[in-house]
Amino acid sequence: MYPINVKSEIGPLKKVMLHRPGREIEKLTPDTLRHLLFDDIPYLRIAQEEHDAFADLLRSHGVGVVYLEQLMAEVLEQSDEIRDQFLMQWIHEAAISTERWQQRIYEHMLQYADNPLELVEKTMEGLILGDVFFNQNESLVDMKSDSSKVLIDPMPNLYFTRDPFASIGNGVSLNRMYSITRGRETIYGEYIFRYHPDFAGKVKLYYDRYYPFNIEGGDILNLNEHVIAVGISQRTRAEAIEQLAQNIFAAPEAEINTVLAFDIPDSRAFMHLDTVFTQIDRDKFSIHPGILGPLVVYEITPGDSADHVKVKRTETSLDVVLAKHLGLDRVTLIACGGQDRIASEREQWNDGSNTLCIAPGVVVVYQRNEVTNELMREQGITVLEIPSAELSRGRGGPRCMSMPLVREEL
Ligand SMILES: NC(=[NH2+])NCCC[C@H](N)C(=O)O
Repeated sequence: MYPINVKSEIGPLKKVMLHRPGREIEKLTPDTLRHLLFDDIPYLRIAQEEHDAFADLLRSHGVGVVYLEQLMAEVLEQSDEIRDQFLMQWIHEAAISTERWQQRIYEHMLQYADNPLELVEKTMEGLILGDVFFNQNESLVDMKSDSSKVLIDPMPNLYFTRDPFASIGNGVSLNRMYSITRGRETIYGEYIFRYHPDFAGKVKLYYDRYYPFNIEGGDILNLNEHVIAVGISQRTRAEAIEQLAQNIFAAPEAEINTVLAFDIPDSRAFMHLDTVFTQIDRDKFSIHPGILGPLVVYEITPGDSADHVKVKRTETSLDVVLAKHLGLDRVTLIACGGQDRIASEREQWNDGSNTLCIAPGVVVVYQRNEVTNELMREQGITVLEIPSAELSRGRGGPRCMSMPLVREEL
């Protein structure tokens, strides 16, 4: 049994990784929102209640839920060397460059060493100067400094576990993120895949966070065991897709022989492919009507040698491409917000088409997108709603908030 097995977007979900939003959310301030990729400050207590409702709903449908923070705590329990290596990497990647401050922060963090879960949560939450300011008279710089100054940024986007890495078949794409603020989230993935006893040595990396070009999990969709779709978007560059395709085609175990690159407009509302389009049944997709019309799709297939791929540009409509690659006569696209342009823009902004499919025709969605949810029900979809007043402020829905690790094969 592989620890990762994801060969579709719709196969019954058996195991998923989440992150329960924590104190990192309370580090958001009006001045840092834009830089940290939020549009507003969620009320943490309610966000946690909503998130717990999400996890409970998944468990009650037979899905095993594991938490990123828990897996990472288990990694740190492996040895003091791993813990120290992780802490130093976390400090370096936060651009703490002087040795004196590296040492101070390291020593500060060691006080949580007996409780690895708390230590992990502290790394997610970040640090302000006052946290580590143990000798106020050490230097003029210390005495002049404002104790609320941020030393290490929080990682408030961690509850969107879909993005820092993406399951593909029995492997993962460990992503190079588009923004500096999300770049450090992938450290957790690196350590979990390298050192966690459930994963170490059992997961092939199809992309690595040290590659130069950005790609994020919200852009990667597993259409079936042979085909994946990847968005060329604000977050994902064409170069990264080509590299990912080469690595997958070169891997003897990978069954994938086609990577479809979908060119979607570069905008915040459409930041990832999964904000405009997700699969909800064998032949049904929820979609933001804003991307309908001719769509440029590049079909990437293996080339003559390992470092070469073939690329074919097609200009067609989305339903035709999907039907062709899924081997169906036709597919149904359900428009987010229906024919009402205002409803569709409003509900897309609140992730109405960002559904998490947990079995063919069964989806988890945000309750607030009433128009879209009703349209899906009319098409025979089982729609399971979760409360979403606070979680939605981070601009991600149930698909973004979950990373499937195991789906039953269809
Ligand atoms: N897969 C997704 N659609 N993720 C949404 C991520 C939202 C997050 N605030 C960001 O800007 O990165």
